[in-house]
Amino acid sequence: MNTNQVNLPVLSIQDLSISYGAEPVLSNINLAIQKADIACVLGPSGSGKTSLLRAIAGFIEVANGSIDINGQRMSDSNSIKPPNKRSVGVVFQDFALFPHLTVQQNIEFGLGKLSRDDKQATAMKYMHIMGIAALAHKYPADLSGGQQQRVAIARAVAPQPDILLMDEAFSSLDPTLREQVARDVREIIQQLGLTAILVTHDQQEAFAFADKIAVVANGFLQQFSSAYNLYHEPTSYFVAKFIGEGAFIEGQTVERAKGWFAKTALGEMRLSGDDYSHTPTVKILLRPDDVIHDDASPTKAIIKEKHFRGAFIRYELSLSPSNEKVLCFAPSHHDHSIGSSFGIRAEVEHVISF
Ligand SMILES: Nc1ncnc2c1ncn2[C@@H]1O[C@H](COP(=O)(O)OP(=O)(O)OP(=O)(O)O)[C@@H](O)[C@H]1O
Repeated sequence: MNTNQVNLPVLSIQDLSISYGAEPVLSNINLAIQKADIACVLGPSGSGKTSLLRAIAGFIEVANGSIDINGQRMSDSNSIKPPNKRSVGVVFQDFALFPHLTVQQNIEFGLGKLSRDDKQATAMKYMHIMGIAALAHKYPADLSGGQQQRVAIARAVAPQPDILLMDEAFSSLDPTLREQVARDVREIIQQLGLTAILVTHDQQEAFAFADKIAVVANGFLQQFSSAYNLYHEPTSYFVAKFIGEGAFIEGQTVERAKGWFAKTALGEMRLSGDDYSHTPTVKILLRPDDVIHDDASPTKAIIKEKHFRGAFIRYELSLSPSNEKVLCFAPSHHDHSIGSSFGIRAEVEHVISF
């Protein structure tokens, strides 16, 4: 085996465009998923996440570019291999279990080529892994949403596909359970050494589930990176706004002996780039934890909204005189009323600006 084969991504998407008729949905998508990667496609409603998943699974054609699985061409603008000829397991949003088959029969269904005994043994193995062995002879209608989801995952992974694709697979679950279930399923996927891609619009779910997240919006792949990098090193204004909480304030760029700074309503901040001579103003991202409640600070901000969150209060503040909005998490014993003001200062380790 040569080095190229070792490093070959399980999924390679090149210059991919998807359209419905003349309507483009996604353009110029490039994405490589390595073996045992657990990835997410995250984006707002209508951004094309499901379309991307459907193209990978072979349910829809691609307008341009290509999709390869383990180096084999699956789709390009001239050809498409059908879903059953590509090694993918799909978990649909509504789970799509066969209502007239028991749990065990649902799982055995995809194991076409195996003998009857091997089918049974394989179904049993995955029912045990997913913790649903006791439900083997029940029908889908008699299961809770969480149990149905486990059956759907067992059915998708039992044929040992190269890639497990999950479309909003947690969204029908109770919101309080969702993150925990996402973490549990992640653990099983890791133990099985599977390569998985989850489509979701829910950031917390994406953070709990994936090592790397592909943010899609406005027809393009905006960034493909870890949750940490998307939050701390967003490469576009969209990702900075979309991931986590934050607000933007304006800064006037100015060159000092130590480099470029931005003059803002919260003082001067050191910019990370080398040259702003053609950029008179920048938008600076302030996360709520960049804005510190400090009674001694001469900079006061007016409280517009407050939300009690237990250990802390999330304040929405208005700066004077610019009226710019910033967010601040203050310990909840600092309980101030809407309309009053308190002192704040910015403590930004690494300034993100656009
Ligand atoms: N079969 C179809 N025919 C025509 N247009 C479609 C079809 N399926 C989706 N679209 C359109 O393509 C765009 C992307 O849809 P898609 O379902 O991929 O987005 P999504 O990000 O998964 O959205 P959501 O989070 O709301 O499910 C939308 O504007 C949608 O209306």
